Amino acid sequence: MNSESVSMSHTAILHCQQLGMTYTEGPNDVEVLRSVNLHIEPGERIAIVGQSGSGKSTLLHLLGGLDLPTTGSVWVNGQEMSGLSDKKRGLVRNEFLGFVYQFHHLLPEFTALENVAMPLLIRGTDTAVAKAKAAKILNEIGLSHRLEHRPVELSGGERQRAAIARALVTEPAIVLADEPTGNLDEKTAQGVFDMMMELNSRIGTALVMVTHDTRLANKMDTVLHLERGTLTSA
Ligand SMILES: Nc1ncnc2c1ncn2[C@@H]1O[C@H](COP(=O)(O)OP(=O)(O)OP(=O)(O)O)[C@@H](O)[C@H]1O
Repeated sequence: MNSESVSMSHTAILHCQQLGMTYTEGPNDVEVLRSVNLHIEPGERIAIVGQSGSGKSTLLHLLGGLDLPTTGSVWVNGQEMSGLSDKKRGLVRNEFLGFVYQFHHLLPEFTALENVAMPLLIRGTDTAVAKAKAAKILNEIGLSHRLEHRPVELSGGERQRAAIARALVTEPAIVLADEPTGNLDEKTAQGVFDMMMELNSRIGTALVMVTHDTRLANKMDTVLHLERGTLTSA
């Protein structure tokens, strides 16, 4: 870790130090990440690029507190994620993070509207307000005609858009997005990207986006390359 990230860490909305991840399932240990240091300021826009299998999804999961690292620490708004109970970690995620996964993770028994309203309901938002906000963002993302559909009744791209709406509906401090536009046609992908950028410029949401799309990556402030378990400036 460099001294700069130590001295600046008090302003970070999210930062990690000496992050390492080794998978121990199967016959061989697989060291995917070692000594990753990252420091994300409010409103900062970062793209993470790297070859398939280089550990980008693993890193995003660790940054979002969805998995815990083998070594090192992640802080979200000053709270060290490994030190929290599962429940408290879930609350920190709900309060500060929006997560767009490669797989949509929508709840199958709920409609698109209910899925998108869910993070607001977990925060204690009034049901009518939550549903109105969910309907508004689903409308913006081109799904006004699919509010009452369950995930199984949506196309792959529609499911992905509903999942993106769910990540953005709380207007989080940070969006962690794993190939958010990967399954979408060019026009829809641009619309989704524009929505993330709009949140960034309107309320200062920090964006951390894993992408293979160099055109989108180059629109971020910083492009970082994940290679041999560490991040370097691309
Ligand atoms: N749960 C797990 N158990 C064991 N190994 C894993 C697990 N999850 C990921 N890996 C391994 O970790 C490495 C990095 O995987 P990861 O999904 O983070 O890469 P990625 O850069 O996101 O790849 P892609 O661009 O193809 O999505 C891979 O070699 C993968 O096989």
